[in-house]
Amino acid sequence: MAQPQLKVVGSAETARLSQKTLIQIDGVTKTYRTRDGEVPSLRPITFDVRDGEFLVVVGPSGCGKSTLLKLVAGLLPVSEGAITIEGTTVTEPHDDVGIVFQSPVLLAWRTVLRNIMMPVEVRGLPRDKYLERARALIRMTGLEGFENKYPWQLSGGMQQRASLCRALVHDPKILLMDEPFGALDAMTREKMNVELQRIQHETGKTVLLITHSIPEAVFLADRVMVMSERPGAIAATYEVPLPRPRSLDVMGHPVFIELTQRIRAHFNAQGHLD
Ligand SMILES: Nc1ncnc2c1ncn2[C@@H]1O[C@H](COP(=O)(O)OP(=O)(O)OP(=O)(O)O)[C@@H](O)[C@H]1O
Repeated sequence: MAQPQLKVVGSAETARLSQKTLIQIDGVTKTYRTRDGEVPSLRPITFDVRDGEFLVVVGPSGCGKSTLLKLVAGLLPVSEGAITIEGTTVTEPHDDVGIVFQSPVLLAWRTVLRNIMMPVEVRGLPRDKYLERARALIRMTGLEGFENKYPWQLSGGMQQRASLCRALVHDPKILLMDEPFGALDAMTREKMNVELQRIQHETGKTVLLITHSIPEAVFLADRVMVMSERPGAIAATYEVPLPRPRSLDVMGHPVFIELTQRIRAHFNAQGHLD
């Protein structure tokens, strides 16, 4: 499909992005080997993520989005090709990566603060220094006053904010998010999108996020990468030339509407997104 002929409505945000490549995905494939045979999951995929960029991946169910994220996180080995972060090949979980999954996976017997501090404990980092950082993140995500509560005393949105704090506490450059708001109700999800945009702006993190929601993708992204059905490949990549900060009103903007329609057209051609 041709790139959209979209008018650039603001260039300030484009200027914010460093041209430096942070993550390089070069000819990466993934085939799972199971007892029932091989499951090709990703066809050769090549793309870069720039330092400070917010890149969102959408694609039909089972096309390999989570697989791609796990490969970048170093949680799975690639079958072919290479992934590098700042020029270093990813072969194991990388310290400069924080991950947020769809389910908050907080430990029920630990308080919010102690859940957030887990990456610090696991890495043996200086507790006092990072405690200050954890408290700053708690303030930034609006969890102040809930530090000593247990996860089950929090709403779903608050639990996901706590897992965002946990992913950021060791100050990684890269934040990987796999359907982080998929389990939340529509209104909480929209609120979390606005908050995530603000937090990314304040922290300058490079974000690679997966979603099934096309409006969420366009709202959050500097670029949206559309994947095709399994074994997944890149069907198209769209720049989102909407200025930031974006409010939810941006969803009525002609550029927003045109982009969501163009992305949706890929799925109408392929079948369903969800
Ligand atoms: N551990 C595994 N062993 C074998 N096959 C797997 C494994 N994990 C994933 N797959 C297969 O690889 C393909 C891609 O899975 P993946 O979870 O990456 O897709 P996805 O795009 O994230 O899907 P969804 O949007 O439904 O979460 C699927 O066909 C899945 O069945």
